[in-house]
Amino acid sequence: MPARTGKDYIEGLKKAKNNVWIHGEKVEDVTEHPAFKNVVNSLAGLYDMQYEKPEKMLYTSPTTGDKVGLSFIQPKTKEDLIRRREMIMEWARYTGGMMGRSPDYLNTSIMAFGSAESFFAQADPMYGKNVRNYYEFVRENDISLTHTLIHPQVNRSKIQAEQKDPYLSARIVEKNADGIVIRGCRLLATLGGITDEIVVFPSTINKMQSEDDPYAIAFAIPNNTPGLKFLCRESFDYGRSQWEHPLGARFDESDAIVVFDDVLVPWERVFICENSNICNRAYRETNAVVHMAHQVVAKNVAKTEFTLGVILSIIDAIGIERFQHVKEKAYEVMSILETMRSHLYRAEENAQQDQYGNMTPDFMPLDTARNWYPRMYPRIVEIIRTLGASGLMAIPTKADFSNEEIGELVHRYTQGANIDGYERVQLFRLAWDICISAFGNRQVLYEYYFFGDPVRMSNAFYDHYHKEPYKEMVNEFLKRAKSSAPRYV
Ligand SMILES: Cc1cc2nc3c(=O)[nH]c(=O)nc-3n(C[C@H](O)[C@H](O)[C@H](O)COP(=O)(O)OP(=O)(O)OC[C@H]3O[C@@H](n4cnc5c(N)ncnc54)[C@H](O)[C@@H]3O)c2cc1C
Repeated sequence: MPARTGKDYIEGLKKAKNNVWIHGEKVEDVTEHPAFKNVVNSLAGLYDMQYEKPEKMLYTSPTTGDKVGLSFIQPKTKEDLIRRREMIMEWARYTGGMMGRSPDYLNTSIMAFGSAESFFAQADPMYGKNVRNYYEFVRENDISLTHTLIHPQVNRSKIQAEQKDPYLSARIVEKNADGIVIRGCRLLATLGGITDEIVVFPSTINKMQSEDDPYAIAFAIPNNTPGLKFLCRESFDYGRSQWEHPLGARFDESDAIVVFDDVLVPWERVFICENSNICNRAYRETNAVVHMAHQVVAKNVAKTEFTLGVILSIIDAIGIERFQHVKEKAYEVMSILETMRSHLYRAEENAQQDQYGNMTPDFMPLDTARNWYPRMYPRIVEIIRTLGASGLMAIPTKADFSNEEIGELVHRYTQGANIDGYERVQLFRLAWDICISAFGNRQVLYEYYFFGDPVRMSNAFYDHYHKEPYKEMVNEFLKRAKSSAPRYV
């Protein structure tokens, strides 16, 4: 089946009737529900774009000859990586980088897992075949995915096997002829109820011990599998117009707690079974983390372009360009953008073929960028807040502008240096949705934690860093000193 359109995606969700809960109620149809319909339409817009720009968004499937989404490509050359990045940036620019889990994010990881059949086959050849078949199934049917990596936040000082209730975190309760039965919970499925399937994998960062083997699992199942429930957080789409809530009314992806109420996962969908050793190595040794990081850094370049545009528009709108600290703050964001671009291009330039035959970006610049940006995004948001100042609160609604008595006043007193009141308020409402609203604050939390806890990630970065050359350099330098050690040394 060729790549999907937005209509195909929406029809798929209507038919699937995923078990989704929000605000204490079960959702009958996510495509019509006020908490989800706008983001569903945004995702549909991404799928439609595949046919608006097919030369940029699609490639020919190696197995069926159909045109399929380019984020599924197994890159064989550096040109393939660049084409994939350009496709990723098309989607990211459409959302201003505000949809962190657009389908390309997980598509790149499933591609890497699917290519690494031999890695999963270490435990049993069946798992290798399963993951390979799953990649092809997802690619050929343009399946939208959510994922859950982490255990519920109960007592982080204890491993899962030591928690007061062994069934808090999702684990195997039974293995039978048909598959494995899963009971418990996982966090935190962004796009949970509004995608076709869920991929359950271990965390990229939190390593497991053998006592946690019952929790050491990886599999994928349809989101309407019996016993699977998505418990969504309150919506940050308050049903206002896109003029008033430019981001919240379009891109609130929704995050869900996922409950597995004795869910049967058929054997053909199991990728890792009770094997913490394989879980701990999965992301790094399949290079899934590298391909995901390539998507993430490209998305964050688009996000920084967008937020820089907002900053520059604010500067023009209220005539603050002549102030030194204003230029300095805009420069900060410009340098973040240029640094992120450099990481991205270096990763592509130094790409090499991996053992699975995929052209794989250089991980070091991507790892640097994915560790650094979570610390930079809050700064970008702070700069928007600092430059926007009271303008972020002087944001009348559309109804105020339309009111006979006060409309004229609002229009007059919200005007900017070279922009009328209506346009200025629209711009500042966008800035507000980045730096003040619930949507905007979720983005800050999301960017901080999206790949894992930055503290543990930075420690992993330190541990993997090739440190010896630098210590050796200093050692050599010290040795060059023309003085001999005192006799007592
Ligand atoms: C908006 C948003 C969307 C998300 N979407 C997804 C998604 O789609 N799929 C998904 O799988 N996950 C998702 N996540 C979850 C994300 O992967 C986690 O937030 C991240 O891995 C950190 O884990 P945690 O939130 O459980 O924090 P915790 O591990 O509970 O950490 C809480 C605090 O305790 C400290 N801490 C805890 N344990 C340790 C330790 N062992 N060593 C040092 N410090 C420790 C941390 O530094 C942190 O400050 C999302 C998170 C957010 C905020």
